[in-house]
Parts: sequence; structure tokens; C-alpha cells
Amino acid sequence: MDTTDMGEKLKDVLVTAEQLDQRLAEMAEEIDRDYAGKEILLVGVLRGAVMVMADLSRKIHTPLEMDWMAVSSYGSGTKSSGVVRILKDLDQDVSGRHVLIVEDIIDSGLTLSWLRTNLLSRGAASVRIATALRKPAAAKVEVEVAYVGFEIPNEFVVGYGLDYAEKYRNLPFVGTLAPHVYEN
Ligand SMILES: O=P(O)(O)OC[C@H]1O[C@H](OP(=O)(O)OP(=O)(O)O)[C@H](O)[C@@H]1O
Ligand SMILES: Nc1nc2[nH]cnc2c(=O)[nH]1
Ligand SMILES: [Mg+2]
Repeated sequence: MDTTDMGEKLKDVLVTAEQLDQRLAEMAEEIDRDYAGKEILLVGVLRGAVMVMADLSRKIHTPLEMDWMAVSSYGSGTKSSGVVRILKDLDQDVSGRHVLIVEDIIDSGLTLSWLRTNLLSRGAASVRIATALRKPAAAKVEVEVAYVGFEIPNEFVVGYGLDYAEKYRNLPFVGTLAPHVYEN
């Protein structure tokens, strides 16, 4: 799919599929170096992280297992409510595990700050974060993020797992929506 499939709904392409692929390969190399001799429990945050999880995990050579959590702090709007709800919990016990949380985006940081504390309180040996995208301008909470794909401006983005009202998650690139799509 390319931008023309989105017609006038898309404003700009911020990160291309090729850039994502290349940067995730670099992140995987760093992860392999940092976790040498350990086993990783990758925790994907549904639903946005599905694409990053699938692509990043295939580039990591360190032994790993995958689990998933679903949390929600946004509903169907474009602003974080600040209230994080667990919609689906992990299937695995994280105690003593080296957890690497995989995210598509860190915006306010509220979701990850909450999740990190939550997993540490369950006895994880370590909890680190890998995210494809980060919006630094929007940081309301200080969260330490070990692996960041791309720093992006403070605009609402879609694609590569990120939705607007559940659409556009399947775009292979990250783009911004035209304002008329969500300002009504
Ligand atoms: O840093 P924050 O401001 O907390 O925002 C980041 C979170 O928001 C989005 O998920 P969302 O809750 O929209 O659910 P989804 O992954 O199912 O789309 C995104 O996938 C991150 O998980
Ligand atoms: N789709 C989407 N979800 C988000 N959640 C937090 N920030 C964003 C964003 O820019 N786009
Ligand atoms: Mg999400």
C-alpha cells in the first residue's frame, strides 16, 4: 500500500517502511549486545505494537519468549485519558525474567511509566523498553527508554500499528493525518 491509497486523508509520510526496517535492525543488534548470555521475555503492548513486535523479534538472535498485554489509555480519541486499564494480562509469570516491553509509540509516557512499575512490582529481574517512535515534546512523565527507533514531532500519527479510530494500522509506513480527518 502506498500513500495514494489514503487519498486526501494523509498529510505526510514521516517514516518510510525502509527506514523502519533499517532502524529496527540496528535496535536488534544493540539488544543482542546488551542481553548477551540472557534470555529475553518480549512483552508486546496490544494492539499498536503488533507490527514492531513481529519485525523486531525476527531480527533479534538472543533466545526469547513473547507474551502480550493489552492496556488502554486512549479509547477512540486522540488524547490520553491518563487512566490505564488492563484489558488483557500476561499469560506468563514475569518474576526473575528480563522483560523487554515493545511499543509502537511513547507519547505522554503514561502507559509505559505505569506498565514498567507494574512489571517490576511483579518481580521482573529487569524491565527495559523498546519503542519504534517517541514524541519527546509530549513527555509528561519521565520514562527511561533503552531503545528508540525515531524521535518524531508532536503530531498525531498513524500506520505501522498506530490507528485512528481503529483504521490505518496496516499502513507499512508512519504518516500524519490531514487535520480535516479528525478535526470535526
Ligand atoms: O505514551 P502514551 O501517551 O501513554 O501513549 C502511548 C500508547 O498509546 C497507544 O495505544 P492505545 O492506548 O491507543 O491502544 P492501541 O495500542 O490498541 O492502539 C500506543 O500504542 C501506546 O501504547
Ligand atoms: N495513532 C496514534 N496513537 C497514539 N497514541 C499516542 N500517541 C499516538 C499517535 O500519535 N497516534
Ligand atoms: Mg498501544
